[in-house]
Amino acid sequence: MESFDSGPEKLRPVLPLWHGQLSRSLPSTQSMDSALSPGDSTPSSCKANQWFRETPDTSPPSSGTGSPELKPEPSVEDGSVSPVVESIGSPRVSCGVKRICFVGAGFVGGPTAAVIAFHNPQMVVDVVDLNEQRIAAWNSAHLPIHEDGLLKIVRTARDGTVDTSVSLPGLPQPIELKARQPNLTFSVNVIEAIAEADVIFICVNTPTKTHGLGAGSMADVSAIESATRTVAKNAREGTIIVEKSTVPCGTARMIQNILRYYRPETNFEVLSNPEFLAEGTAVQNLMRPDRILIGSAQTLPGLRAVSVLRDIYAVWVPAARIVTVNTFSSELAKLVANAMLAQRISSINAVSAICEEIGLGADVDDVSLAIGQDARLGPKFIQAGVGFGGSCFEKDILNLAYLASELHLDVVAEYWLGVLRINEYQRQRFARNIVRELNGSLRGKKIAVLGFAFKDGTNDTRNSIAVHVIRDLAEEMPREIAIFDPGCASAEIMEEVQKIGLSQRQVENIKICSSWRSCVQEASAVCVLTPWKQFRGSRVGGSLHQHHKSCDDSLVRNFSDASSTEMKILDLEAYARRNKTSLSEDPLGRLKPLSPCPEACSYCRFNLEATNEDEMVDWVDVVSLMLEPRLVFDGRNVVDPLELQGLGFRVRGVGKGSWVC
Ligand SMILES: NC(=O)c1ccc[n+]([C@@H]2O[C@H](COP(=O)([O-])OP(=O)(O)OC[C@H]3O[C@@H](n4cnc5c(N)ncnc54)[C@H](O)[C@@H]3O)[C@@H](O)[C@H]2O)c1
Ligand SMILES: O=c1ccn([C@@H]2O[C@H](COP(=O)(O)OP(=O)(O)O[C@H]3O[C@H](CO)[C@@H](O)[C@H](O)[C@H]3O)[C@@H](O)[C@H]2O)c(=O)[nH]1
Repeated sequence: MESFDSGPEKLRPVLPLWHGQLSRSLPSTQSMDSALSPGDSTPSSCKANQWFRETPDTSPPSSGTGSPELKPEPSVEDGSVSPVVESIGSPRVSCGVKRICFVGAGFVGGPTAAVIAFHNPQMVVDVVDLNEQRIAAWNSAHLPIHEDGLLKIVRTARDGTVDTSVSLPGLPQPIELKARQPNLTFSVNVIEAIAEADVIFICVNTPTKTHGLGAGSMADVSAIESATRTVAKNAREGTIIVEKSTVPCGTARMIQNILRYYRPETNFEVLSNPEFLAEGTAVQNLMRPDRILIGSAQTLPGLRAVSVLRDIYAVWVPAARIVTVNTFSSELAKLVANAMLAQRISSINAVSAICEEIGLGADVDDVSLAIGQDARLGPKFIQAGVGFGGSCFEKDILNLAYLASELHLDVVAEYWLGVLRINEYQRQRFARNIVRELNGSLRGKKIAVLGFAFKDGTNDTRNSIAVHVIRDLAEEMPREIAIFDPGCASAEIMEEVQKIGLSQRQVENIKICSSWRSCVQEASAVCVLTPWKQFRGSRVGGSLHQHHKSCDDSLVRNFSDASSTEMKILDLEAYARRNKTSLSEDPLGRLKPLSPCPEACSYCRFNLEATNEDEMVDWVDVVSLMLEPRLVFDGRNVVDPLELQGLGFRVRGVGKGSWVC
């Protein structure tokens, strides 16, 4: 494994120090680039990488004005269109790129690399990380990230597939699918992978700084710096560097500066290509993104690099969804997207407080329903709850507010910080309500917490709201806080609990349960903190497969062996499922069997011990397990309060006014 030295001091940090130059009037990227590389209109990279010579300069300067208009399309969810329809037709073959490297095998790097490799079988995608354990998991049957559909995508690209002859009802003849060679690797060979790559995606973590200048608000870009130095020392001339991580505005320029310091004679184009996937729906978001945003220098080499990256995505993403802008706009747009999504949640949560206090029966879910019908507002991200968690929203709002305050825009910074203040207020209010309703004291009482992940569908526990609520409850010294989450391993939960800063005694009173039954047993109150469908008490929700329900069967019948792409094969799989030949994840039998785990595999052991993760909470059983008066604090408004009331619970949802009891 490689170790990274610390780079030239004078190069860092680019942020926030550059703000002095940029504040008030940001120069155009055009002028910045010419200032950085005078007369560099034909970079040396053109000589090194084939596609630079061969790609015609057809890229529009910025899709802000020049690209096809993004028209609202019928959605797959409403069943009016099949994603496959878009993919039929001659697939675009990516220009010349043979090898891609992803630096950082985390929540973004791993799934994004897997989906790119899945759709581009002619390219090799190497994913590298410093974390050996994480890499070992990516190479095993137990991926480090739990996302619906991810294992199948990874297995297809990482392990390859077998020759398959597919006979399906309604098809005139069998379809022969050729075996696919493996084209996705996971390793700690950072230097080798970087040295061989034509395109490098930097997907390392950018948390909020915890010490020094800007602690608590500024983004820590040291992992980006470190990865860039390794790239600078080892990448081939002309390699395109793609900034995938969420970063402060100006980071692409910092990357460019580091590259120029180490390789003054070499041109590397740096693109911004922020990721918008949400955890829990990562595969769905990557397979059918709302948009792919690419920011570049508005120079000829910059636009040529855009064209290369665009072609990697264009294999499965419709052209109108690939948006190109300048680098700074792209970096800023990522922060603004998250800030505005979070702002919607805080807005509805502020309304939920009014609903609870007004005492007239106003219900925040009714308000959401009513305002969501307004096409200008839309129904998404107005679900009131105990607040937003996760590794992104808070950090990115802090990042945006920090930028504003560095630019002396204090009122703007305050505006965005207000979104975080409401979020904190909401979760504190929730914890306070629990204590109040239990007569102001939790001593001697057991509190059951259902849900620990920051949202459903993921095992990510970073900055989960549950952590904050549990800390507030632990302050009251309850007899026990029992936690159950159907998606998280106990070790993952405990690791996060250890970070809250509780005393040894408080930690001892926290128990991680492997079933909801043991969690609620003898509890005085149950709090629902993650909206897992299992907590609703009835079978609802869908899976990735359902998105292919409405595909056009005639397209399948005209399937040609020769032109099969993964998108078309997905269609064929959907057809097979619909015709009930097989309901499995691999209905055509293309996947190779997984290698067996070693006997001591801790994941296999955990799965044996754990409850069936899809098991629904049976609220009828909960009645007999809990202590009276059976309080349920629903922080995600997932249970049906009237149904539970009928069973003998007292239910308090968010923004629901008084008790349902
Ligand atoms: N998690 C999300 O849903 C999400 C979505 C969109 C964007 N983002 C952004 O993407 C970036 C990555 O997020 P994440 O959630 O994947 O983080 P993560 O912590 O899960 O993964 C980052 C990985 O990078 C590795 N790493 C750090 N420095 C390295 C180096 N020098 N060389 C090789 N590997 C290195 C770490 O070991 C880690 O495995 C962040 O900027 C984040 O804000 C995250
Ligand atoms: O109406 C809503 C929607 C979400 N949430 C909560 O908000 C948090 C974040 O949810 P979500 O945005 O779905 O998940 P993330 O994985 O954090 O995704 C966000 O952050 C990513 C990282 O930058 C971006 O890529 C995504 O586009 C952006 O949605 C979770 O705690 C949710 O429970 C609500 O309380 N109410």
